[in-house]
Amino acid sequence: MDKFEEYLLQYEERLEEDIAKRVAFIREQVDGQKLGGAVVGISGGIDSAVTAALCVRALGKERVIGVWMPAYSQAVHAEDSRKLAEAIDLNLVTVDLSKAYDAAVAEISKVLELDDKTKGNTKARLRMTTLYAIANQKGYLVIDTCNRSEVYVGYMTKGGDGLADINPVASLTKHEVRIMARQLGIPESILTKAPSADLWAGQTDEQEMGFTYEDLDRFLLTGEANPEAKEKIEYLHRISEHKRRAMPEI
Ligand SMILES: Nc1ncnc2c1ncn2[C@@H]1O[C@H](COP(=O)(O)OP(=O)(O)OC[C@H]2O[C@@H]([n+]3cccc(C(=O)O)c3)[C@H](O)[C@@H]2O)[C@@H](O)[C@H]1O
Ligand SMILES: Nc1ncnc2c1ncn2[C@@H]1O[C@H](COP(=O)(O)OP(=O)(O)OP(=O)(O)O)[C@@H](O)[C@H]1O
Ligand SMILES: [Mg+2]
Repeated sequence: MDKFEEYLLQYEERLEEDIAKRVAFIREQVDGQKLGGAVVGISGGIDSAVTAALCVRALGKERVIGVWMPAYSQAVHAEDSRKLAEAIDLNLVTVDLSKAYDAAVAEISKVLELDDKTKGNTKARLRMTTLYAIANQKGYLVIDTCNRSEVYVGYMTKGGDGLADINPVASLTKHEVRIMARQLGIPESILTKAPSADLWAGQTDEQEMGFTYEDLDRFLLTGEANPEAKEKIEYLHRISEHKRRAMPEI
C-alpha cells in the first residue's frame, strides 16, 4: 500500500467523527446565527449530494431546500437528482434556467461573441443568483459545494458555484468526498459518474483540467505527483489565486 492509499484508509477510520464535525459546523452556522435553514444547488453530482446530505443531517428535511436548475443539462443528471432526493429525504425543487440563460446570452452577444466556457460560466452565475433569491427570501444560507481539490486549482466559476455563504466540504479532497458519499447513502449512479460541471455538452473535469483527480489528490495529500501533472496543477493553482482571496482594494 502506498502513502496515498494509506491516507485514505486512515480517513475511513475517522469518517464518522468527521461527518459529525461537519454536521455540527452547519448547525452552528445556521442555528448559532439564528438563521432559518440552508439552500443547496443540486446538480446530480457527488459534491452537491454529499453537501446536501450533511445539511439534512444537520437541520432536518424541513429546513433544507435542494434546487435543481437545468439549462440544457443532461437528462441523466435530472434523474440522479431525483434519486438523491429520495435516498436522503431531501426537499428538491426545480428552477428551469433555460429561458433566463438564452435571454442573457442573446443580449450579451449583441455586444460581443461568447465562447462555450464563458457561456457555461454565465450559467453557473445564474444558478448563484437563483440560490441567493431563495436564501434571501427565506432567511437561509447558501451552501458552497466546492471541495479542496477544486478550490486548489480554481476549478469553479468566480461569482458562480464559487460564491456562497458557508462551505462544509472545503477541506475534503475529491477522494474523501467519495468515501463520505458511500457512508451517507448517496445512490450508486452518482458515486460512479465522471465528475462534470455540465456547462457544455461532453465536458468532464479531468479532460478539461488535463490531469486526473487521482493525480491532484495524491499531490494534495502526499506531495507526490508525476512531473507533468505537478506542473499543470501548480500552474492552475497560481493563476487562480484571485479566486481564493478577498478582492484587492485600496
Ligand atoms: N488576476 C486576477 N485578479 C482578479 N481577478 C481576476 C484575475 N484573473 C482573472 N480574474 C477574473 O476572474 C474571471 C475568470 O474566472 P471565471 O469567471 O471563474 O472563469 P474561468 O476561470 O475562466 O473558468 C471557470 C472554470 O471553472 C470550471 N468550472 C466552473 C463551474 C463548475 C465547475 C465544476 O467543477 O463543476 C467547474 C469551468 O469549466 C472553467 O474551466 C475573469 O473574467 C476576471 O474577471
Ligand atoms: N444543473 C444544476 N442544478 C443545480 N445546481 C447545479 C447544477 N449544476 C451545477 N450546480 C451547482 O454547482 C456546483 C458545482 O458543480 P460540480 O460539478 O463541481 O459539483 P457536483 O456536480 O456536485 O459534483 P461533480 O464534480 O462530481 O460533478 C454543484 O455542486 C451544484 O451545487
Ligand atoms: Mg457536476
